Amino acid sequence: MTHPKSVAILGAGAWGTALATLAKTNGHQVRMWSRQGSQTLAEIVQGADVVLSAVSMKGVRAVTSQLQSLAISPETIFVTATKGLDPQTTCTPSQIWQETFPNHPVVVLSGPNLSKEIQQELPAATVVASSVMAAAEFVQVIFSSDRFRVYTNCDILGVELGGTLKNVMAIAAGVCDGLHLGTNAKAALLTRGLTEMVRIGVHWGAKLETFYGLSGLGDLLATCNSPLSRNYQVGYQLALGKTLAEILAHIEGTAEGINTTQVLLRRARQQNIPMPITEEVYRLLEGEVTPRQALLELMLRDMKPE
Ligand SMILES: NC(=O)c1ccc[n+]([C@@H]2O[C@H](COP(=O)([O-])OP(=O)(O)OC[C@H]3O[C@@H](n4cnc5c(N)ncnc54)[C@H](O)[C@@H]3O)[C@@H](O)[C@H]2O)c1
Ligand SMILES: O=P(O)(O)OC[C@H](O)CO
Repeated sequence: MTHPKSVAILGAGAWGTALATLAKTNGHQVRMWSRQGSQTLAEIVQGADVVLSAVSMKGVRAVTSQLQSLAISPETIFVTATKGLDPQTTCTPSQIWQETFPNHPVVVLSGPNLSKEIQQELPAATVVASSVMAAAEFVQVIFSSDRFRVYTNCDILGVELGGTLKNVMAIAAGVCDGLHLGTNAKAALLTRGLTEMVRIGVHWGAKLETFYGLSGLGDLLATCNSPLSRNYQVGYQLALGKTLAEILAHIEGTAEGINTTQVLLRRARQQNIPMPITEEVYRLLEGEVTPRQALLELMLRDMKPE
C-alpha cells in the first residue's frame, strides 16, 4: 500500500459513494461532502491532496463557485467524475473546473462504471485523464486495486466526452430494447451512435482513438446494455409508453442524458454537424415523436455511403 492520501469527495450520490468506498478500501483518508451533511465544504476540503467531484451537472457551477472562496492548497488536484454538459456554455465539467482553478491540475475520471456493480465489488476498469500526467498517475494510484483497474490518458476532452455523449445513445438503446427491435437493430444503433459521438467529439477537439477506448466504446457498451443505467431506463420506459414526467418521478438518481441531449443538439445545429440519432432522441424527449416514429425517421433517411 502507498502512503495514505487525503481525499475529499463532493457529492454523496451513487457515484460519489462508490468512489469513496474504493479509496477507503485502499487505505486512504476519505471525507465526503453533501449539501445535506453537517460538515462545511471548508472543513471537508481542508488539507486534501485530492478533491473529487461526483455532483451531478446541475450542481457543478454552484460547487466550484463555493470552493473558489476557500483557501485551497496550491498542490490540491481536482478530479471530476461528472458526465454532463453545462446548459449555459456547453462546456464540459473539467473545463469549468479548470477555468475556476487555472493553477491546479484537473483530472477527469470516466469509464464503464455502473456504480451498483462497483458497490457489489464486481471488477471494473476506468480512465483518468489529464494534461498533467503526474496528476493523472497520482489519482491512478489512489483508486487502483485488484477489482478496479485504472488507466491514464492525456486526452482529457476525449475521455470526458465519451462518458457524456454515450448517455444520449443509452436513451436510444433503451428505446430499442423496449420496442424489442432485436440484436441487429441494437448493433446498428450502437455503431452509428459511436460514429455520431466521434463526429462531434473530433470537431470539438478530442482525439479519434480515445472514442474507441474504455471511456468511449467501453462506456457505450456498458450503459447501452444494462438496465442498471438510468439513461437506458429513460429510453426503455418511454418505449413502454410512459411519459418523461412519470419516468423522472420514479427514477433513482440523475439521468444526465436528458440535459446532455438538449445541449449537444444545440451545439451540433450551430456547427452544422449531422447528429440524426441525437436529433430523434431530442424529439422523443420533447414529445414531438413517438418511439416508433423516431425509428422510422432514422430508417428512412436519405441513402448514403457508410
Ligand atoms: N451512478 C453511476 O453509475 C455513475 C457512474 C459514473 C459517472 N456518473 C456520473 O456522476 C454524476 C453523479 O451521478 P450519481 O449517480 O451519483 O447521481 P446522484 O443523483 O445519485 O447524486 C448526485 C449528487 O449531486 C449532488 N448535487 C446535485 N446538485 C447539487 C448542487 N447544486 N450542489 C451540490 N450538490 C449537488 C446531489 O446532492 C447528489 O449528492 C453524474 O454526472 C453521473 O453521470 C454516475
Ligand atoms: O446510470 P447512468 O445511465 O448514469 O450510467 C452510469 C455510468 O455512466 C455508466 O458508466
